[in-house]
Amino acid sequence: MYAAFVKDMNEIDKRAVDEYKIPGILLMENAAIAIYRRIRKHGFKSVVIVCGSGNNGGDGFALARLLKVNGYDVNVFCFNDTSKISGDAKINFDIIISMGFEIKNNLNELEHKIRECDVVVDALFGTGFKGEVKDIYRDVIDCINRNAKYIISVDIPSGIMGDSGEKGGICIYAKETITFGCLKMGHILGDGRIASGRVFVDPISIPEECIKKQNILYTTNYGDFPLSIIDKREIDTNKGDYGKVYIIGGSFLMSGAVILAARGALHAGAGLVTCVVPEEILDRVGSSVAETTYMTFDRRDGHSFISCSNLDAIIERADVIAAGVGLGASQQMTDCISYILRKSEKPVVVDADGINMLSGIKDVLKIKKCPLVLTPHPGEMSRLTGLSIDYINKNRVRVAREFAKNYNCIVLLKGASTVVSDGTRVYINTTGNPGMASGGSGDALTGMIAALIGQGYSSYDSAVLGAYIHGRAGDDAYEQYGYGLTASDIIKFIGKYIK
Ligand SMILES: NC(=O)C1=CN([C@@H]2O[C@H](COP(=O)(O)OP(=O)(O)OC[C@H]3O[C@@H](n4cnc5c(N)ncnc54)[C@H](O)[C@@H]3O)[C@@H](O)[C@H]2O)[C@H](O)CC1
Ligand SMILES: [K+]
Repeated sequence: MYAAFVKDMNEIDKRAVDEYKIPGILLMENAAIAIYRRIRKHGFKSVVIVCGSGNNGGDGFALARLLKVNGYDVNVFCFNDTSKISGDAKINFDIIISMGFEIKNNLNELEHKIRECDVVVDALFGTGFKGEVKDIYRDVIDCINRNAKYIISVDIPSGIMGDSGEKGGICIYAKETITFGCLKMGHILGDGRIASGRVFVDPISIPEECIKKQNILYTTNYGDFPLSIIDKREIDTNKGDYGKVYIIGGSFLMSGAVILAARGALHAGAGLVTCVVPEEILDRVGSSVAETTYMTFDRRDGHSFISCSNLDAIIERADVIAAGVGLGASQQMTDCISYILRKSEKPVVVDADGINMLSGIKDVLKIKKCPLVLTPHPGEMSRLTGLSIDYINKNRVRVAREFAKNYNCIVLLKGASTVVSDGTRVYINTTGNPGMASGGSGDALTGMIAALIGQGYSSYDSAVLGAYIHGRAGDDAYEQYGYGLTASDIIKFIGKYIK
């Protein structure tokens, strides 16, 4: 499913009117009908509509008319200067005035009516909202959130920024949102992901072709589309057909990471997994994962490293190399990662300390020969880019896409809505839950992505599929273990999606 920036949606809107000759007032009418249908489906009888002065408010005015003529109890509130209402919104505003509607604007009365009604329709701010919610609007949103039994937001919860999902100080927390044309980024990023509740997309008679012409490259997982990427397995196959994954990782104090990555790879369908680890943890790792084979680091003057001959052997044998999980940062390991990126033409996945070490040798990214997936969390992305974590979290799509484009790699930027980009396309994943924010979860994901690449999926598809299945498995683990779920619990549920 597409996810659009506000600019895209406005251009689609304009194309619908200019090229497809669909009058804006008809789009507004269809928007109102879409909300009306949801109210009717719920069996609500009394409705309070809170309208703003833009077209979001216009949708609300049109809805008031539809409800009134169909016998619903409707109260309309507008706290703006109604003389400022214009365009299609004004047409619908004038109609309901002529129908005898009293447009209310008293906060105490709003609280009273909300407490009495079945549902509040939030038509205050739509995609035109910017900045902070101020003055009376703060009180209005707070009043709705505190008193409403059920809230339906028109297009986007008021107070949520359409492009980032960030709230402007305060926002409506809706049970459901009916949006028009296609999902907006604000529905699946930041606060907007929670504030939107269940999101319904209504075409409001905008033709699919009109949307496709926008060439929106941002997709999300509404529905199960990523699973459609998975190929069915042939009967007459063997482990060699499902990829040789080499995982370079682990250190004396962080041996679990490479164990979890190996298990993540195996449960994601890898044919063969080899862990390349420091000798001092070989017993620990070896006794934890029976299905893998091992190579050990070289050691000189008390330092672990991997000799060029061993690195050449790994590059020769592997179908895909994952590096960095639990590795610890050192000059020796930085040299190893640099060597692999300069020499390997096989796909590589770099995570954790591997990313931190890359931050000091970014030039190698410009001369690398291999397809590369980076899986940073915002802290690692900050070290890689020099941008602040706050800026990264507010510009997740832009930061991931620009870095991927500048360094010709795939970036999987972890977080509540993981963003995957190859510099052009963007996928935003909304599976998963806060229980997954625990040690080892990312290590398992690294192993999964490497395993999928090893099975022949492109690096981009493997990152998308890995993020999606990792989140679904995390949601399954939550159902069984609550927020006490661990990375090992997530791993238990991966395999059922690989079929
Ligand atoms: N195809 C479609 O997507 C359709 C969308 N429709 C609806 O139109 C709105 C977008 O309308 P627009 O007038 O551009 O924006 P708003 O209604 O959100 O107007 C906002 C309103 O509020 C003012 N404002 C903005 N920020 C603030 C702030 N921080 N504090 C106070 N006031 C603010 C701004 O000046 C505007 O006046 C879309 O969401 C849909 O609901 C069409 O109706 C159908 C087709
Ligand atoms: K709204």
